[in-house]
Amino acid sequence: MGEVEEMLEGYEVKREGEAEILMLKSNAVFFNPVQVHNRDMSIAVLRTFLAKRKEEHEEMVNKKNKSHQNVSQDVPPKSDANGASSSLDGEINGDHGKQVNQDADKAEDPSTETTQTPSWKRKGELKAPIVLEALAASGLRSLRYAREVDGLGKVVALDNDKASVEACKRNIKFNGTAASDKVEAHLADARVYMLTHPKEFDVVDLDPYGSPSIFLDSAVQAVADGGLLMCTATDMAVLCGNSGEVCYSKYGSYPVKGKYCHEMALRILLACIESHANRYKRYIVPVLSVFMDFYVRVFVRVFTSASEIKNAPLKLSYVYQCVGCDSFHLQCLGRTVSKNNSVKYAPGIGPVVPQECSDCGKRFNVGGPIWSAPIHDQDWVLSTLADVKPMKDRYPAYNKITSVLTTVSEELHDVPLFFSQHNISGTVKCTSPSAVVFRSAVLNAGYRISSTHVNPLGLKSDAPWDVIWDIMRCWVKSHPIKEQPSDSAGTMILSKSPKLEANFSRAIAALSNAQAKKVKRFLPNPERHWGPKVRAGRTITSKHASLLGHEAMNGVLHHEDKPAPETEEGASMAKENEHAAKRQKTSDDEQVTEP
Ligand SMILES: C[S@@+](CC[C@H](N)C(=O)[O-])C[C@H]1O[C@@H](n2cnc3c(N)ncnc32)[C@H](O)[C@@H]1O
Ligand SMILES: [Zn+2]
Repeated sequence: MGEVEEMLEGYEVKREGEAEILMLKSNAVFFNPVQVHNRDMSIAVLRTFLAKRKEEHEEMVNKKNKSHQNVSQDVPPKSDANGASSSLDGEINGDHGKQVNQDADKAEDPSTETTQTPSWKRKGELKAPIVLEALAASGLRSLRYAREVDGLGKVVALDNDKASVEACKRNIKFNGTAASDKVEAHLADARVYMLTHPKEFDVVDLDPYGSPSIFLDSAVQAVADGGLLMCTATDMAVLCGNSGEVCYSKYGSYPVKGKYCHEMALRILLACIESHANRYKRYIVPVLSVFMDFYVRVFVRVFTSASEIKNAPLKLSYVYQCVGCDSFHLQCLGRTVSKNNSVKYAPGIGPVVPQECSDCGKRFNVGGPIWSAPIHDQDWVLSTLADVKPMKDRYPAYNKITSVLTTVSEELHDVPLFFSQHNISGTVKCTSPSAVVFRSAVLNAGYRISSTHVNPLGLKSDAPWDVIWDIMRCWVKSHPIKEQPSDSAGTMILSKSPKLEANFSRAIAALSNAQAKKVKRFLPNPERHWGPKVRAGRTITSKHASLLGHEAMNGVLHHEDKPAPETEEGASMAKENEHAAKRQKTSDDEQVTEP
């Protein structure tokens, strides 16, 4: 038997992108094929990161060269306290450890501005970036990064499970020298490894079972300045408010139940990463944050700056969610006060809402704090989309990632959370205006409105709630409803006369570019029995029915095989989201009962 045949015995070969892995039929090492969306999106963002990093470096070199030319005309080159020249002939990577000590020293002195600048901007030669996949399982993701992303340096794949590391090593070998020259696998607890390698990785990837919360503190320390942290959370039931107290214990934030819960999940995760980063005088800049299939995934850059972290409370808010109607309001944690050219930091002024909802008279639940600054960088989103488009054959999940990036690119980035058009119609118990009619009324009233990638029925708008309800009051005038109980939220809302005369005539911008061009914005589910997978090594029994879904166990999971038409996609996707959240609940229980 040849070496390859020997290697293949007892295994199945799975191919994804340009990587192939050997899978034991016994489910001994974790592998979830529907996570191809997650891996493809990560490859796309990684490519953008490399391009941006190069651009930033070139900009820096040009700037330095110019200032050097100016300086060298009159003054000799300066040396620092250690006698080192401040010229650009330094080196990159490899000394991140030294860098952290310098940063720490500087950071001790509050008067000193630390490194807001990416590590590669501070040195001469641009070295190939180093990636850490902290929770690698079979190594498929690391192998794809190494084989598919041009210009990467080393990829370090970690796992604390012996069988996974053995599988990973086998897979590295199986993928030939293109992989073995770059990827190395280690048996290690990711937390210890990351803590002992501060600022050493240009990219850190966290893709855990369930919650990433226990890895965040060490992960934010392992990323180089200006580097990229990519992080998945699949514990959607927790993040979406099924057990708020568990979410608080894991993420330090209280979720409230609302149609926006999947976006809130993203914002809770971002707030949590920021809070860990702030402990080390670091802060995050989100470049892309997505809810896909059954999980959230965020891509954030990490920088160090003692002065920038003072702005952290300005990027966080509590959420007041009315229990009677759909109204929600954000309360920022902090504010700045400018006086005589100086800026002072102060706590936010609250509450931003009265004791009782001014729309329906009911009380509020308070959630958060959530990240309320933008969750995407539009420039990164558009660059990533533009880069993906000509490479259709290189992304197995091309349709999914382009549809998500398209919807993300059309979101109002400065409007946190959203409401559901069907819900607000449900609250006043009327037939829903069509999306175009409703969007037109908001635009005609002088406000902005957009869709959201997390929910086909979701609408983001900077219109205040009294304007939204006025539009519905006007709509109900021409679309009368049956009498409702006198104490219902809808009755309370409709008992007031509208101050605004809504104009429902079609506004030019009522459809987004993608809608107007009929570009697919939401896709059906990835496969029949999609969703989270049980931990590696477990035999699937009836106990897992609740995790995988009873329908999946019986093989009769109902889902759309064909993409839903634009008008129906909302309803079917919204249902699926709810199913996914329910399935997730047991996924979390599963984590807790792990022996
Ligand atoms: C969901 S799987 C990773 C899947 C992989 N990223 C992919 O794309 O196929 C999570 C992995 O994390 C590993 N893991 C859990 N806790 C860990 C820890 N403290 N340190 C290192 N690995 C850990 C598990 O053994 C498991 O293989
Ligand atoms: Zn209300």
